[in-house]
Amino acid sequence: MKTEETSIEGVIVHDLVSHIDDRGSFTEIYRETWLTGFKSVQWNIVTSKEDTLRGVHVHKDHYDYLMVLSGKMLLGLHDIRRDSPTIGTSQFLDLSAENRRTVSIPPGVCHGFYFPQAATHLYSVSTYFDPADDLGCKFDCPELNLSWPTKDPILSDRDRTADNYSQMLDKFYADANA
Ligand SMILES: Cc1cn([C@H]2C[C@H](O)[C@@H](COP(=O)(O)OP(=O)(O)O[C@H]3O[C@H](C)C(=O)[C@H](O)[C@H]3O)O2)c(=O)[nH]c1=O
Repeated sequence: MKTEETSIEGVIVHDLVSHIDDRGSFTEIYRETWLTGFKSVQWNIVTSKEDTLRGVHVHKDHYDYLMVLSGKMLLGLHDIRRDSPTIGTSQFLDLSAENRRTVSIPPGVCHGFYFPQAATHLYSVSTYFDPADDLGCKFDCPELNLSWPTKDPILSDRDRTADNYSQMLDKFYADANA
């Protein structure tokens, strides 16, 4: 299993190792020791139709740890952490069943998932589901500096009516500014 840094501090990519034999394959997908700083407390499976975009979301308190089981995902990332050396940095990562890699996303790194083809992804979180820790902004906010390959994807009502970038920042830093 190879671990590599990305352009955004704390976003870690793990290339998984699949053991192939005559029956099929065996791949370890998670070890607590792999992930510095957090452990998974809840796992989710998500299926998405082609041209779906989930996000852009950001969390104050929890990490996301994800991998694609089938299909393809374009993962868009953007750092809004004031104390990060990579604040303001954006990056796209391609995830697919073929490239067998996982990504851990720390609090304060915005993320959006675009599916150019139907996909299933598996992801875990470091704290239990809490809608109050689910901030975000419209996927096409120019401040994200993420040029998605779609202008009109399938969105949830929540994502379609999401905040703008400055509203997201205000909410993200509300406690810090209090
Ligand atoms: C996250 C979550 C959602 N739900 C229910 C709530 C909704 O009825 C439905 C879909 O949830 P949502 O629209 O929030 O799913 P996504 O748009 O894929 O977003 C989720 O996945 C990305 C990674 C995010 O960053 C968000 O934090 C997370 O909400 O599942 C649950 O029952 N438990 C959960 O833990």
